[in-house]
Amino acid sequence: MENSLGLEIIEVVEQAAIASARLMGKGDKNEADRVAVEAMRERMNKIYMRGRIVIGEGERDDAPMLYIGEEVGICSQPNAAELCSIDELLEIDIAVDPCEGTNLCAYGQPGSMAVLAISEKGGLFAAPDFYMKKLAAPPAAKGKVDINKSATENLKILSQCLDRSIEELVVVVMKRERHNELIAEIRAAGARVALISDGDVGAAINCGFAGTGIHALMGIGAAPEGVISAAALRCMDAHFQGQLIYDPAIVKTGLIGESKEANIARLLEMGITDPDKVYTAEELACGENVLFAGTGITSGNIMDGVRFFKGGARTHTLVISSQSKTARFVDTIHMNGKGGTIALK
Ligand SMILES: O=C(COP(=O)(O)O)[C@@H](O)[C@H](O)[C@H](O)[C@H](O)COP(=O)(O)O
Ligand SMILES: [Mn+2]
Ligand SMILES: [Mn+2]
Repeated sequence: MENSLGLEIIEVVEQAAIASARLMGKGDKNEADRVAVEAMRERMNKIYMRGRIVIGEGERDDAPMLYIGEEVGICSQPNAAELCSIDELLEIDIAVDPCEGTNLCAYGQPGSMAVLAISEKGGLFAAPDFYMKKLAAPPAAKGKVDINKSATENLKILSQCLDRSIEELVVVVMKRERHNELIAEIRAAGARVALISDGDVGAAINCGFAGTGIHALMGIGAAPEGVISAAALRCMDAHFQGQLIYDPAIVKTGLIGESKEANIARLLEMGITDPDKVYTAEELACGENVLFAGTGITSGNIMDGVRFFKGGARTHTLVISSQSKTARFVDTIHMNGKGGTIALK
């Protein structure tokens, strides 16, 4: 999968990031999102694969979004019979967030990315558009920290696993009212808190690398982003756990269905009989082969954003593979038209 699709997948996230980056700082998050979706779809539909979106922009409606269940790849084209032999192509499940951190992009803030995860059919958890309580931590703490434990207990465990004092730990938490107690607890335990307004996929991935200055992600974000984060962290043997949150009273933003009971019923309809189950990274991204790819739209901790120059653009992409056990940083110069002088600095 990595050999046949790796480079193509890189181009998918690169094109989405370039499209979105043209709208960086323009204050229009919907447009930044829309152009990323269009660019992602256009590039994805040239790939020789039988792709299916399992995490996208919601169920099919009139919007031209990458919707859940959408078939992508060369075989989804109207003239597919002339272009490919369907039975010979790989069946791939794809989770996408063409512009993760649309607010960050729209307001010129750091950390927005075009991201996706792929696996063979059935290899990614088709998470509902709910919230998810998340715990991400470095490989050294994998299976030792636990989302069922308190933040205070997890910080003690992290401190032992990373051989540093609690005061030397930094935990990323999304700045939301629902996290006020969590933030107070982390601070009281002695650790430092890095608050983010958006973009918890980037925060989770930061936990997978040493040297980012980020040692854990705690709190509640969106479930689809949880699956994409889990895919990346699974490839790195880092820690990720996620638990669906279906009670609007916990989330507090109110963007989660009518009531707790209605949400539980919706989960049941989807075949989720234990709504409180804690999922590991390996359950959320259970495929034999999993590939994560993300291109910086605006610059973040581990990736530069898109830089435009006369006649082209330069992108920075992270590709993590469970198959080859690699995390590759790909620095690409995109030459529009005839090319010309390429300035490296
Ligand atoms: O910040 C985020 C927004 O993602 P996007 O819509 O693709 O720009 C995500 O990283 C978060 O995980 C999540 O979507 C967020 O926590 C849910 O929104 P909120 O209700 O404001 O907490
Ligand atoms: Mn997102
Ligand atoms: Mn998005």
